[in-house]
Amino acid sequence: MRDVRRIGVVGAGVMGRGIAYQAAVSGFQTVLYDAYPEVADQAVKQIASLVKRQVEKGYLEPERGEEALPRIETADALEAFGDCDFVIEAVVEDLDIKQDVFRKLDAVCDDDVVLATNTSAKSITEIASAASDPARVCGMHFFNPVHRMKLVEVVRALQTADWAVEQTERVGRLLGKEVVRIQERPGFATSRISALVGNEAFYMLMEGVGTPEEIDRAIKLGLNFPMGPFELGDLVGWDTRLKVLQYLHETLGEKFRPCPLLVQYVKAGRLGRKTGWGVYRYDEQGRRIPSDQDHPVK
Ligand SMILES: NC(=O)c1ccc[n+]([C@@H]2O[C@H](COP(=O)([O-])OP(=O)(O)OC[C@H]3O[C@@H](n4cnc5c(N)ncnc54)[C@H](O)[C@@H]3O)[C@@H](O)[C@H]2O)c1
Repeated sequence: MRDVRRIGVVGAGVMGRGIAYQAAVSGFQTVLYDAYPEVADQAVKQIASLVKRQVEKGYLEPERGEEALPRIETADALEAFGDCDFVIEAVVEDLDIKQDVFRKLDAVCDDDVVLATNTSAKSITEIASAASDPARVCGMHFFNPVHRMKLVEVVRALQTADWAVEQTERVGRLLGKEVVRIQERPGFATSRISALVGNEAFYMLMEGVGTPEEIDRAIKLGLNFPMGPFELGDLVGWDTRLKVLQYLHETLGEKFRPCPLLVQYVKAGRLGRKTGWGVYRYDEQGRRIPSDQDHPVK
């Protein structure tokens, strides 16, 4: 199996920057590419402040933090991924865009390089079909925030070869994560449940069951969830959540029909922490700003 030293990350949004951070602090040379170069530059700055915070809080040894940053570089084209040993795609949840990325990666990367996708719910079989060698494409589903969440869901597509699944699991462990192996079905094991919970919470909000704070508190304290569904959705991004729900609605049926209020929030640009306002409002530092004026239920 190919020795992995250099990891390529495609997409420098919420997840791509988290994965790049994790790769760099785990000792890998890391190359980060985004279709918008300014996004990749901004990602590197955010990774630097995350390293600083993690060191200050004592979660990361100072030497490990210092060594991590120089390991990260940005690329201005996918051609720079030619010397990567393992690639993780984390671009927007859009099949055509993902297929285009895999077509290009397949052309520039060596044959024994796994091309992994961090899709939350799309068909890896369908993403892989864009590559001339689909056997090396595997699902590698990280969770947000990547540096804190322990799991990587390794998802096997119809075409994925055994060696690619094993290499993906190996890299997942080298990144400090626990891995579970899942056979591909829409939404895998995790997104299928979390999309349903987030959607149901929105239906509850629309019906006036309670305020978001009350619903979140009920789910956390009563069901022992670490985060409420609205807190989690604000972190994930409601646009990403909606795309997953639309796909699960298409593939798994009626129970995943996106709640109309959730759709409205996305149309209004209330995407969550990334826009400073989702179900809750946030200041520039990402702290929640109390407001009881924002919801259909007061
Ligand atoms: N947000 C989450 O909590 C979460 C969790 C697990 C998995 N995911 C999955 O990870 C992927 C990324 O999600 P995200 O939340 O980081 O989205 P995001 O919108 O924050 O980031 C996506 C990035 O991809 C870039 N991009 C778009 N087209 C590109 C291309 N052709 N080449 C390179 N970059 C391109 C965009 O500029 C953007 O910066 C999605 O498939 C999503 O379903 C998200």
